[in-house]
Amino acid sequence: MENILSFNNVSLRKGARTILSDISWKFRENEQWAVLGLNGSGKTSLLNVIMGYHYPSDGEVTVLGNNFGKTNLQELRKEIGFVSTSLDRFSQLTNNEKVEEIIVSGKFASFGLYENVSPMDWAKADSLLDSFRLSYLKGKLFHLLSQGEKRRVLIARSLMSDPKVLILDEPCTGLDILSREEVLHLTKEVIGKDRHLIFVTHHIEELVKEITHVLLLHEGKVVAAGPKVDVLDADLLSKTFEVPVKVRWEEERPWLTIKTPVV
Ligand SMILES: Nc1ncnc2c1ncn2[C@@H]1O[C@H](COP(=O)(O)OP(=O)(O)OP(=O)(O)O)[C@@H](O)[C@H]1O
Repeated sequence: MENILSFNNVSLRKGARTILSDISWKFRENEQWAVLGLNGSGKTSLLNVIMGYHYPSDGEVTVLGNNFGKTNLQELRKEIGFVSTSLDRFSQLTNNEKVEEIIVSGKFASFGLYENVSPMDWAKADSLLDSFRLSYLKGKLFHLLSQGEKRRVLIARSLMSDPKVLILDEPCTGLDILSREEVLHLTKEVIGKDRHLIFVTHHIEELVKEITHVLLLHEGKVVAAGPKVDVLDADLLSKTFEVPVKVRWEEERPWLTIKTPVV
């Protein structure tokens, strides 16, 4: 397979509003991508197009070699893991479920359904907890975990179905510095040969070194898309974030500073 994803001149309109405009993007095998942009720049809408929740008004999208409109979306979605901060709300919906039950439910892409869980599924959940050093949470009620622990459990959960594409939508939002680093550490570990990441964030310092490519979005348009070192350029980021910025690198990790105070 040549492309994990491809967008060819894709636009998305809702009523009179153009939300995504003429997006062209090629995500090839062995690349790992981050998507950066301000609030309202179109990141979530882009993800919704990938997941097939929004159908493009113009252009063509292919996901894992499947052309939208000619494919079974339910089947395709099983190949895509999706972890969003909006999943945090499931911590209120979950009915006293234990961490391992939350993990195993990832196989069914729904919470609270355990009728068809096989011994192999439980073993897999155990091994996911083990390999991500989350075994200490086994037996604990999910809704009582810290935000950082919940995020790590939800990332582990998304791997139950062995997705080829894993979307992490702002996984560090609302976390303290230590929890954020723990989630980023886990992110590094889940990136693999057969797993391709789309990491959505507002913060370039969350781009771990395993992320190879970056797409910058501004007002629904691509500012730049390509190798990380080329795209994390002061001018391109200043345009994306609407404020003059500087980029500095520390141990292959980028950091952003605002050039002139805005307030
Ligand atoms: N169904 C819709 N109808 C009209 N406008 C919409 C719709 N969905 C999104 N928008 C608008 O499109 C723009 C992009 O929204 P989107 O949620 O994709 O941005 P985002 O980059 O994910 O923002 P954030 O970082 O705040 O999550 C916003 O201005 C939003 O109000």
